[in-house]
Amino acid sequence: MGLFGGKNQFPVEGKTILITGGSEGMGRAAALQLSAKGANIILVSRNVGRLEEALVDVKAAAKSPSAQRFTYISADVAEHDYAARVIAEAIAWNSGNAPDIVWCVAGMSTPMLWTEDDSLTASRRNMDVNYFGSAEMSRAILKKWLAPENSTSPKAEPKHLVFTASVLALFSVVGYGPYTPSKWALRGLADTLAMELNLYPDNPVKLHIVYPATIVTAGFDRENQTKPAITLELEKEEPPETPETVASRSIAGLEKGEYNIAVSFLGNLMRCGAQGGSPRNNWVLDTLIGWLVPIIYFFVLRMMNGSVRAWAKANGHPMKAKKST
Ligand SMILES: NC(=O)C1=CN([C@@H]2O[C@H](COP(=O)(O)OP(=O)(O)OC[C@H]3O[C@@H](n4cnc5c(N)ncnc54)[C@H](OP(=O)(O)O)[C@@H]3O)[C@@H](O)[C@H]2O)C=CC1
Ligand SMILES: CCCCCCCCCCCCCCCC(=O)[C@@H](N)CO
Repeated sequence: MGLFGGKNQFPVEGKTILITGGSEGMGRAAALQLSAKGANIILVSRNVGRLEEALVDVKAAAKSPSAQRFTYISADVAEHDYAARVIAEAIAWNSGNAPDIVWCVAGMSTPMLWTEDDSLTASRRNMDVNYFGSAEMSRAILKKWLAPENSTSPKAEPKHLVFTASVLALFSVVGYGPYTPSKWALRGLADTLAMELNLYPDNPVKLHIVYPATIVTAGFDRENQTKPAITLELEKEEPPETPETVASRSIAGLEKGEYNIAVSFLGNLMRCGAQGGSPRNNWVLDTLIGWLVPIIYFFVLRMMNGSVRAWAKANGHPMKAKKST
């Protein structure tokens, strides 16, 4: 059921769901919740030990343990052409059928100031994992779902492809230069595909992008090791959430049939303020809120840029401050 009792537009019972980044954090939480709703689950990530551990928990969460099936595939989403192999293995395991739902969650972040020595290397790596990791997977699965031999009818139950971005793809913050563009790129790809999918009326596929804010995960601990102090300070405006909360709000958005899925109050404001040519969840509400957001931004941007300037004043030139610590 959707939140307001509407028809559930993301039924998962008996469906096979492939989740990249499913061994930890938000991806693992989503896998557990989808298993509890009766889905067969394929976890994809690199570390086999963590995949095995996660799979035990995903199995234990199953709604009908005897009917549901679970497996994992180890793969590095940053590797060129990884996804064709992963999808082939998933199809072989799934009695010759492609997964019904693919959720790209695998991602990483190395925040730092743009003038730091490693920022471009970090940027390329973030692009490879976050953008190309999802881009390659989307192409591999769409080539299967959209193939003429898999045509059904416009009324058939749709397949679902889900990308995981960040609120930073809607509102940019100092210090996330190596990361933010990879998530904006994902949004650009998704909007393009949302229109392109209309070329295949007999192969219905629904596309969604989730925009989480801070999630308390191992990945978050890792990114905090390189995160500039000013970034830490500014992002306190958006309270951290557990991976379980983010996963369940994401699934609620999927069940309501949303395209751009924000999972927090500020995230929803940011979503309405940055819609461009994206498909809308609700034309009337999204438009009305979208008219308000520039007024909020007038104050928020003054405050945030003011904080950044005050930080510079208190701490001195960032390159000099770095050398003296
Ligand atoms: N944490 C946060 O504050 C936020 C996170 N996000 C996004 O949400 C998603 C989940 O984040 P979070 O739960 O924190 O992530 P975590 O770092 O906790 O977990 C990442 C998962 O992705 C896998 N992964 C990472 N790199 C690769 C790779 N190259 N190839 C295959 N799998 C990989 C990891 O397994 P393994 O290492 O074994 O491969 C792990 O399963 C990411 O896309 C992230 O960018 C968005 C907003 C905020
Ligand atoms: C109208 C709206 C007002 C906006 C107020 C702005 C408040 C700033 C919130 C910044 C939050 C940043 C979260 C980063 C999550 C992320 O993606 C990374 N942790 C991953 O590396």
